[in-house]
Amino acid sequence: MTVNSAIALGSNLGDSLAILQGAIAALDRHPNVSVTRCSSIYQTAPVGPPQPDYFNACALLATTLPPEALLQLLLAIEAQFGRVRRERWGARLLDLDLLLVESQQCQTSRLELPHPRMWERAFVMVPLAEIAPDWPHPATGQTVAEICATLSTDDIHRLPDVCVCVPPSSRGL
Ligand SMILES: Nc1ncnc2c1ncn2[C@@H]1O[C@H](COP(=O)(O)OP(=O)(O)OP(=O)(O)O)[C@@H](O)[C@H]1O
Ligand SMILES: Nc1nc2c(c(=O)[nH]1)N=C(CO)CN2
Repeated sequence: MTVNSAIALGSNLGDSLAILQGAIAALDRHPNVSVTRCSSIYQTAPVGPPQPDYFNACALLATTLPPEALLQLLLAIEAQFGRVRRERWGARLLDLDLLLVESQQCQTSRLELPHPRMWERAFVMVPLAEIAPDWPHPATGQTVAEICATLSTDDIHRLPDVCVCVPPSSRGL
């Protein structure tokens, strides 16, 4: 069965734009994953310890993978791009978070859905509202756009001329 999921991407070390684009291309190459929509890329002030600005984006996926397998794929792609886990919320080459899988809710030691901190993070909600404004919060029914409108977006700047999308030519279209 194919399900729709939303993911967040972030990078604040290395060639961040190339890393975000490479991560989306790697996901789209997986035989059980299709990238259906990508947001713009945003330059965002860091939340957490002092560190460089981030580049953030969100994408929608259609996949036949169960959520745990999709999370493992995201962690494998992070590792492929050289991510080393150091301090919590510290600088990183690539961070991939699984935000939403349809309206599923789960809380295990390995996976929480929806992602528990997504709703208060403008660096997640602004790109997500661009591509999935009507997606309802699985518990409250409030939409992504409604929740996003309650957040301060002062430190979130859309980059006008770049995106993370997989070019149609690389999909054989
Ligand atoms: N929805 C989820 N998406 C991504 N990771 C999750 C999720 N739920 C639980 N995890 C677990 O969280 C672990 C730590 O994730 P990570 O190191 O990316 O945290 P972080 O990015 O520093 O902080 P945050 O979780 O606040 O974004 C992962 O190994 C994963 O098992
Ligand atoms: N602006 C911004 N700040 C962050 C980010 C991020 O992606 N963007 N990720 C973090 C770790 O999850 C910690 N802080």
